[in-house]
Amino acid sequence: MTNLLKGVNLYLIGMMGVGKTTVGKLLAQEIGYRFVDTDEIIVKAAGKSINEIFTEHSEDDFRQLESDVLAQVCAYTKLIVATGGGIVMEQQNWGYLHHGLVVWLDVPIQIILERLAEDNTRPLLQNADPQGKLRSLLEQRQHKYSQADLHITITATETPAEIATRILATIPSILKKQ
Ligand SMILES: Nc1ncnc2c1ncn2[C@@H]1O[C@H](COP(=O)(O)OP(=O)(O)O)[C@@H](O)[C@H]1O
Ligand SMILES: O=C(O)C1=C[C@@H](OP(=O)(O)O)[C@@H](O)[C@H](O)C1
Ligand SMILES: [Mg+2]
Repeated sequence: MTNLLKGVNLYLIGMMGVGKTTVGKLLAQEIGYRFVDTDEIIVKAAGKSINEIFTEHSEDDFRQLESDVLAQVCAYTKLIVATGGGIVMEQQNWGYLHHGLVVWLDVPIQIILERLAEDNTRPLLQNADPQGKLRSLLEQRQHKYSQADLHITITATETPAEIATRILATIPSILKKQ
């Protein structure tokens, strides 16, 4: 697979909680790529959590950092890149994402809500109506996510390892198309 991809990066996109970080680590192990997570790089560079960046600065500042990090990451090859769910909204980010193969992990909102019920690290969901917020974000983002090279629809019972295996099995068919 490493050979087949010829060092091309894989970018994982999709809503928060779909498993970009979790599945990304497995994909990297499987094909001998390095794993990077744009959120993790931002947190290290800023010396602040994502919650702190949103509250002490602003979402706009976070989005600027996110675009800067993506631009830097794109200079490297053989990477699995887990992105933050909102990265797709800035059109110029697509210039970077399309340097590699873009994979959309798509999970029903009800499952995301269950997964993130006890999680307080996603500032956009720290409000009285996380379900409504997820619905409106998905509505704004869906047409952007659908620009991905590969759309992976995930069921409630599929494990991260099964999802990683399915992605790797599907990649040869999209490489042929390109
Ligand atoms: N296929 C899966 N099945 C069950 N739980 C999952 C699965 N993928 C991810 N999770 C869990 O969902 C939560 C969010 O996963 P994460 O990888 O952080 O998503 P993202 O990076 O897309 O926001 C974590 O607690 C993770 O363990
Ligand atoms: O969807 C979003 O706008 C966000 C998703 C988060 O990353 P994950 O998608 O990894 O949860 C993180 O970048 C930030 O909280 C904003
Ligand atoms: Mg993540």
